[in-house]
Amino acid sequence: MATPPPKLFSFPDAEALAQQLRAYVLRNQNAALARHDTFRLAVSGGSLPATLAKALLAPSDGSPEDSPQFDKWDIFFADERAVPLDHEDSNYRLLKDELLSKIPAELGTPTVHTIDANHIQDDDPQELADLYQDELMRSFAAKDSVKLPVFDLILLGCGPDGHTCSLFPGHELLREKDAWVGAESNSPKPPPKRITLTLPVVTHAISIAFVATGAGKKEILRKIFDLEEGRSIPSALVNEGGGEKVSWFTDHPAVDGVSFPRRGSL
Ligand SMILES: O=C(O)[C@H](O)[C@@H](O)[C@H](O)[C@H](O)COP(=O)(O)O
Repeated sequence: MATPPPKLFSFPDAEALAQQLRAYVLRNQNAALARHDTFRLAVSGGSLPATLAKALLAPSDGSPEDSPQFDKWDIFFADERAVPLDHEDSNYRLLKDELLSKIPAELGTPTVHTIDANHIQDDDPQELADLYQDELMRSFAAKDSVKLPVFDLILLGCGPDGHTCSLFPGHELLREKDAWVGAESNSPKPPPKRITLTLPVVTHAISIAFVATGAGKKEILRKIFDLEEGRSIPSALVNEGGGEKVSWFTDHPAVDGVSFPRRGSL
């Protein structure tokens, strides 16, 4: 039986998108807390941290369903650049500036899992990737040895070439089957040295969401959702592996005139 396809949501503006993204993230939070009293999520860089901040820092309606419980969040990075944590290219710094530093104390403080800053100068980012994998192992497999970590939620962006995390088109990392975290030494987009979650980890998550907005995304979205043309595009591989666990949060300019297999309703 064919796997049901990803869901696509399209909103008229950033406000409407942020409102529904908030509801989606908090639904995932509440389900995760009910399962294991912690919410483990991975986030990307790009415009995502700002959108997430818009969503999560909005006033709550006061109900338990609509309340972020940041004390119970374990935040990881879907990908990270091999730069100091206070560098302007650091995804950690971006998240900190956009979201973490603005969370009111009464909402709690998330635990944030950064890369090991002692290894950012290494010529080969493999050690950095291995250490981040160890960090995941400590967090996900404290007692049992698990084959793959199961994130409660992974929040992704999509580049104009269809890359997601630091998984770029045509790169051999797309074929990685065993490692949880991969190293990229020569990224086509600067900075060149990065680490990234691998495809098996991304598609193993309970929920996976892309946020892609603006007319500049239209052409790549058309290709990603074209089953023939999109086949080898990294974001399309997430769609294929994740199926109905994947949701796309877009705005009207990003999908104007593009047809999709399944439009969702929230
Ligand atoms: O490391 C990177 O190269 C960027 O972080 C990148 O992966 C980004 O997430 C996408 O290009 C989407 O960017 P936007 O969210 O800004 O569209």
